[in-house]
Amino acid sequence: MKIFSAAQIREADAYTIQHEPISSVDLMERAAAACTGWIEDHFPPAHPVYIICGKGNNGGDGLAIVRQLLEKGYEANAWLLTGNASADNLANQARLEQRFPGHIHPLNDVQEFPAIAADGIIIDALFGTGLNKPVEGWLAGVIHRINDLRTRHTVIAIDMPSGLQADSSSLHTPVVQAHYTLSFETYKLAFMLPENAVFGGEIHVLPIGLHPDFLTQTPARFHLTDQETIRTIYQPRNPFGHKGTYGHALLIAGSYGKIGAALLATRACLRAGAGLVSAHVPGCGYEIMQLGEPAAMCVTDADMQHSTHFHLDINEAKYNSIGIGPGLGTHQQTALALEKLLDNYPLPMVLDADALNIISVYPYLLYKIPKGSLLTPHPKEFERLFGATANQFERLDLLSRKSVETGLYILLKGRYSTIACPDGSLYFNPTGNAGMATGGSGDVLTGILTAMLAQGYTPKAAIILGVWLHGYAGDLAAARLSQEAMTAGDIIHHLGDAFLQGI
Ligand SMILES: NC(=O)C1=CN([C@@H]2O[C@H](COP(=O)(O)OP(=O)(O)OC[C@H]3O[C@@H](n4cnc5c(N)ncnc54)[C@H](O)[C@@H]3O)[C@@H](O)[C@H]2O)[C@@H](O)CC1
Ligand SMILES: [K+]
Repeated sequence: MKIFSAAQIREADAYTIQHEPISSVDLMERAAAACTGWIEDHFPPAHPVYIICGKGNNGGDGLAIVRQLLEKGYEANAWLLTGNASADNLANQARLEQRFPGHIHPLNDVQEFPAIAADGIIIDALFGTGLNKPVEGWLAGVIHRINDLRTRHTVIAIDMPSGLQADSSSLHTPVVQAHYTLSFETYKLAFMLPENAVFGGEIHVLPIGLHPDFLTQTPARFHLTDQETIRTIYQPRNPFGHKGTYGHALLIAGSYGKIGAALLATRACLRAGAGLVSAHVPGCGYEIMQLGEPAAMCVTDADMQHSTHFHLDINEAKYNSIGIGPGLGTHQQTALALEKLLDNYPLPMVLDADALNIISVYPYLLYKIPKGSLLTPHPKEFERLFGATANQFERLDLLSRKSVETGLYILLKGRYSTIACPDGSLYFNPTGNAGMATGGSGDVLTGILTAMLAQGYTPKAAIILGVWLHGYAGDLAAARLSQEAMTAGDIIHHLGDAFLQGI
């Protein structure tokens, strides 16, 4: 699913008006009806509704919602900013006044903000995608008033929580903290970034019938991965396939005290469909690996404690993919071996955890990584690799620039893990939950991604599909065990159901 910028959404609006064709006020009526329907489905008419309306089309939606709710028997009123209103806002003022006189109240100052009855619902229709700068002055006071009331009253934002900028950072500016956001047709970029997590609440994207030609033909830089995309990427197994068809994956992982990381990555790699899996571990890991995962092969390093010689007998004819990093340690000999591996192995590989930490100490190694490789830093690793930024929109830009510059796929892990592609596109992943913020879940992801590459998926397909499955398996694990009790091993146990249900 594409994520459009505020400017593209305005174009979609104009395109729909011209090509459906439909008048803009009728399109507003349709958008308002989608919200009214949602409110009806979730809150009975016993709740009085207070709709705070701006002067633009977001306020116009609010006015139309007041009229539609009154038609359905709700007690609804608008508090409207006075001054130069947009044409469709004026049209809806007139329609409301004509059909239900006396339901529009002026809002010129915070003092005029209504007293909210005990079971009252507040609807925020102050600003939507037309916000052009941070909200200041008494209007900021209105936003603070809504936020003060949110502990006692449900707050529903129309299209966007007011004050939130769709395509740039709103850090340290006043923004409504809604319980629900009813957003039109597409997710906004702002909803994807953790710095805005407190504003949107539960986000519901309501279709309002924007023209399908515009939606399909307009290129977008940002995407939210959905099941439809996953189904086009996924390749069912060939009934005539044999284990060679699905590749031989190698995991270089583990060090003394962290052999578990190698075991988790190896198990995940097998469960994600690799034909053959080998693990390279230091000598101390041999028995643990052989006993822990009999389906995998094990190669031991000359060193007992950490890996130092994994570059020696590795080539692309032997291994179709390599995943390196989980629990590896950052010993200098390991770093040297990593450099030699990067010099000798030409195929896309997966680099995570300590492999990334080594690269952040020797940044020139970044440019030795085979093109098309997958890097999977969490925010701290990302910062160590590429530096800090003032906000998460800047971080997104930095992420994308680094991917384009290096030709690598970079996954920034977190809620809505973000995949930056060398062609400049970015994909947000919706699956996964906070239960996955637990030791070892990154190791599992490394195993899954290495398996996807081994099976012949392109790097872009491998990372989009692998990240989706990892999150989906995590969601299934959390549903069964709770976010608190689930562990990284449970993500592996649920990979089978993720293939069966998530694709
Ligand atoms: N684009 C679409 O497809 C559709 C959009 N609709 C609605 O239209 C909205 C966009 O409408 P508009 O473009 O009129 O914009 P908004 O209504 O979001 O905001 C514009 C108004 O806010 C004022 N404003 C902007 N920034 C301000 C600031 N920092 N401080 C004080 N005032 C400020 C402007 O002067 C103007 O009055 C959407 O969010 C949505 O709610 C729907 O009606 C129907 C379809
Ligand atoms: K709003």
